[in-house]
Amino acid sequence: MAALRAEKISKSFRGLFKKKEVLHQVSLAIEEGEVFGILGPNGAGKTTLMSIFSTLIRPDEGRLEVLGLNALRDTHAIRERINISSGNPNFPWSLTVRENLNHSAMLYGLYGRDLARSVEGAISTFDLEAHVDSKFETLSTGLKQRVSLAKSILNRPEILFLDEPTSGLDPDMAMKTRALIHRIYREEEMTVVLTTHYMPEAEELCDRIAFLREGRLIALGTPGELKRALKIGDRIFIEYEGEIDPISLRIIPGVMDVRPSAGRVEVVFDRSDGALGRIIRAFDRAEILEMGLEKPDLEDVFLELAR
Ligand SMILES: Nc1ncnc2c1ncn2[C@@H]1O[C@H](COP(=O)(O)OP(=O)(O)OP(=O)(O)O)[C@@H](O)[C@H]1O
Repeated sequence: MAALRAEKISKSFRGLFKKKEVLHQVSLAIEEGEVFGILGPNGAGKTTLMSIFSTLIRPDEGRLEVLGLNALRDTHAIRERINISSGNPNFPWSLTVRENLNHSAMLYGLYGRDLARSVEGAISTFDLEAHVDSKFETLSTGLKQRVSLAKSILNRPEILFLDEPTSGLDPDMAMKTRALIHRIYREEEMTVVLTTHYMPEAEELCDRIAFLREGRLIALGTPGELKRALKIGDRIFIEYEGEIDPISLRIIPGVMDVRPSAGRVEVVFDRSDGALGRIIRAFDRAEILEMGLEKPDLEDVFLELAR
């Protein structure tokens, strides 16, 4: 069963002078147990879509099912079974970390031993032991983010929405957080929906990725599918001495692009066609001085789609 199914979701906000459409007929389904990424340039509508998915705001048009329930009608029942960590966490400022987590756990209906176990687990998962008695307002941005992530697992949600989960975290904590997301979805069979600007993170974590641009869904697939669909191939650069004919490179099956410059050539190719060996053999009568191979990454996909 799909954990979430959206059909033709649209949303506009009223500006000073006119209405601005922020999402236009977005349709997608997120499967149970997958880590699903929502990517796109600034202002593409990612946070708005996440807020609609987590029932925080209502779409103007469209249908949305979350955990098999109607998200426009059964908001309360859905909210008990999901959780969200916002990229811009906001908690009662004068409460301590522990008081905030206790308070959130109570809102999720936990009490007694269950509440204590859940709060202690979240504190330890996000290394917050040293900060439990600090007031929220005194915490650094990264620590606030960790409190928000800790809050988001208190009710063991079936779908976890993470808006920019590692922004503001130092590299060590960001790595731990990614490892935790991995574990959550593998061991707890939780569905995770996340937004990120950090492409290696999306590539490492996400089973599938939706790309939004100007409120429209413009691509959806696994990182590999997106690279193939956009014909973003591997890149080899070769520095050489001697003569080589760029046309002999262009006619090799699988070669997608050849960019020659003085004593150097860069070739974009599809590895599945066995092109690599043929490219190197084209330098038989030249001397290769230096060469390097780059695999395409999601950054290339992002740059291509954001254009
Ligand atoms: N409450 C609101 N009222 C008016 N406009 C809004 C509101 N919330 C979002 N917008 C506008 O909607 C558009 C999409 O915003 P959104 O935050 O969803 O994009 P995003 O893809 O998450 O961007 P970023 O990567 O910068 O976080 C932006 O132009 C934003 O200014």
